[in-house]
Amino acid sequence: MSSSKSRPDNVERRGITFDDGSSSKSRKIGGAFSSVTYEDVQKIAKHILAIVKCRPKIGVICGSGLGQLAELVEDSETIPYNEIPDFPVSTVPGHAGKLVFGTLKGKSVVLMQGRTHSYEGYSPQQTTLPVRTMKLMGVETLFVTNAAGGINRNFKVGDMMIIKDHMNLAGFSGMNPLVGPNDERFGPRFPPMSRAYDLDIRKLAHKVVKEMNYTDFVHEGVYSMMVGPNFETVTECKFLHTIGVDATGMSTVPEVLVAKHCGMRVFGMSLITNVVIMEFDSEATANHEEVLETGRQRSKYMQKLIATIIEKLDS
Ligand SMILES: O=P(O)(O)O[C@@H]1C[C@H](O)[C@@H](CO)O1
Ligand SMILES: Nc1nc2[nH]cnc2c(=O)[nH]1
Repeated sequence: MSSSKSRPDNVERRGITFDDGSSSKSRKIGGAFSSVTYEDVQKIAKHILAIVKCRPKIGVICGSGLGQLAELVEDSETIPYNEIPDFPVSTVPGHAGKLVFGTLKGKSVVLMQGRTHSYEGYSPQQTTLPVRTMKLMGVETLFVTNAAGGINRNFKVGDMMIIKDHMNLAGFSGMNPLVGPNDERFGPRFPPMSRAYDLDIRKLAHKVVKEMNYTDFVHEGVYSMMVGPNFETVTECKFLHTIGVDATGMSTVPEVLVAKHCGMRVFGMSLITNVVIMEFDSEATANHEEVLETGRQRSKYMQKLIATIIEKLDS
């Protein structure tokens, strides 16, 4: 796989033949369409499986400040992202950048302690490479978590949201990990997304929320992704509110697109780390420190909830 240093500038996108005679199967298409081949992912998955004993069926992506879920994993085996050839490495505080394998409530899992984001300079294909790697390692169900700003006026800082759907605003500008040549070994050219977030797991989550007496602070709603890294303007927040978005962030959507494309079941949750500003003259501003601080204070509730859902999951 080519790194950004070796990424070819001089490529012909449509012909998919590069100046050294190689094809798109073995080389990347540059810029925003930088692709990752099936063989690239296969190599990474094999490399990891040669290191760890665990054979995970469930994957969990831990968002900003949510990586402490790893503390609940028993018999853990850890690999830092920077020790995996060609794996994208997290550069943001609150994202430890480690794969943690082991047993969570009796289930074989792999946790991503932190993710990468498009705003770090990675292509959508790179930020979602870990999801495809999980798929080729045998993962069938993906849990995605994130820190998000509350757009819904009923949400308070520290609340949580079960994601029932998403709005791919980044996709409106063409930023979609499924753009580029489609490899049917991953999934179909035109995958449906109307049932992206698994209904059975959402029903189970609501049952668990009731049992744990979390109903006062766990909601269900729609997540949207902006590329970032800036937080939204007042007008952008008003727009998101108008179109029916409940929480906004800078991740998750590309991972869900790729997971659904390759046939995984998906469950998503947001921790509302801040409420967005919708008054033009407000003195308040969003900041990453508040996001991390809310994570520190509230992530244990999210961890407990996710661990219990995983425990009660049918497989
Ligand atoms: O990885 P997630 O989506 O949890 O991180 C959110 C979005 C930005 O990376 C960061 C902003 O504070 O938190
Ligand atoms: N885009 C966005 N991402 C976030 N991540 C945590 N809070 C926010 C927010 O308010 N906006």
